[in-house]
Amino acid sequence: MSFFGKLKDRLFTSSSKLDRGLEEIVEEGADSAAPQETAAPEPTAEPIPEPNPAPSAPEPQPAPESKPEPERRPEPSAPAGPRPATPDAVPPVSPPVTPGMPAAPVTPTAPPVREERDPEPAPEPAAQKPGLIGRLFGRGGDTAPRRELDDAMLERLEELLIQSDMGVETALRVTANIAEGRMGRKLSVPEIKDLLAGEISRIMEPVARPMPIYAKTPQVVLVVGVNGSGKTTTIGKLASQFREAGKSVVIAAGDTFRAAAVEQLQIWGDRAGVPVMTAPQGTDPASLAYDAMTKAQADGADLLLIDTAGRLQNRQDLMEELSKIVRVIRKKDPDAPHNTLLVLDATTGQNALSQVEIFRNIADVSGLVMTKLDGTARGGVLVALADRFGLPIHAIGVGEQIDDLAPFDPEEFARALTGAEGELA
Ligand SMILES: Nc1nc2c(ncn2[C@@H]2O[C@H](COP(=O)(O)OP(=O)(O)OP(=O)(O)O)[C@@H](O)[C@H]2O)c(=O)[nH]1
Repeated sequence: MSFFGKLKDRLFTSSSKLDRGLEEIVEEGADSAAPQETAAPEPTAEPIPEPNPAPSAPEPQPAPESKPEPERRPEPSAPAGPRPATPDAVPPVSPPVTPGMPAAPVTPTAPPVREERDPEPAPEPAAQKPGLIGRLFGRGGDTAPRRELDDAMLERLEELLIQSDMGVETALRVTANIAEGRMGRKLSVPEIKDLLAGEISRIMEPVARPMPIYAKTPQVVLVVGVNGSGKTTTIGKLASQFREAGKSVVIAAGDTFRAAAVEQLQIWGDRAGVPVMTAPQGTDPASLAYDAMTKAQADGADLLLIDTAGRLQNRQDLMEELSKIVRVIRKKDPDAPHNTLLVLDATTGQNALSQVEIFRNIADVSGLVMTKLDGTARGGVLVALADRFGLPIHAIGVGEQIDDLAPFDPEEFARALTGAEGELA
């Protein structure tokens, strides 16, 4: 299945929640099944309410210490050889850029995730398929129930978006934009989905940036995040994708306090065919990071991925641990780390927002990876994150397998989240 198909399939929990909510909203106020024939009235001059501040998010909860071992995948038959560039094989990275330069923008060519879309269904006969304008303004001739967009409906939409973890401010902004110029118009569920997806895609567009790859090597990528957010899994997936893209990679198992975390990383390293530097339990993570940096330089590695502990229970200790790692690797390369990736677990919903606040204070976060978007109804939190922080979103995880990590594509995400199928407004 193409990644887009997979994403759509796996974000079903989020989109079906929105779907049900939208059906309810439209049905409760639907006046008739007939399409709107008359021209829409002028938009009301009512001011759009100022967004209220978002409620403060609860403290992040540490994940349980135990974690199930990810399913083993068969080893690829020719791990070192070049393999055709399938969408799943393309790492969420951008081409080399000079250190210190801003991250390269998303490549202008359509990302491969789009190229492998499931075949489009045969086009409907013209008479049944209204144009975009027709669908948006209710003159399409279809018989879907419609509801006139008024303040009550907007309020219901806001509630629905807030329930989808989009956050209060973002939900208000999205609905205000949808309302602009459309008050009094009769909208059907598919039309609202297209409008929502358009707004979400617009919010996400500026943050959809692959992780930049620098010409100078080894490029040091520090991976931070609370325990259980998916750091180990993400490092394994990234290592595998970088390797398949022809890069040599070294992993440092920097959470030296938990033997299980080191073991897990070794399993992922084996799977990806990448060496994992470990140290006896209780070793200073900074010392391991230094040794790993030495090895990466000696081996001429392209990338060094450093796992870190995620114990937020003692924030001060964690902050000191992370800054010591940074201090030590800077003795080897003053520009390191070149990227600090914060891994966030989508199932924590609004909690992800407070994790960004915390980690931005204790580490110089340069980009985000959102994991576990599969099977959660809380995918909307990614929209809130983009809207609030504007940090680049490099990749998303939608499963536990090695290839379940993809570059972040705003339009595909918006469609998958809302279940929109038409053209985005
Ligand atoms: N469904 C799903 N599960 C994921 C995803 N990413 C990670 N996981 C699972 O989440 C659990 C925790 O992932 P880890 O990678 O071990 O998390 P961690 O942040 O390294 O955790 P610690 O080692 O405790 O610090 C594991 O069971 C993973 O298989 C994802 O995208 N989707």
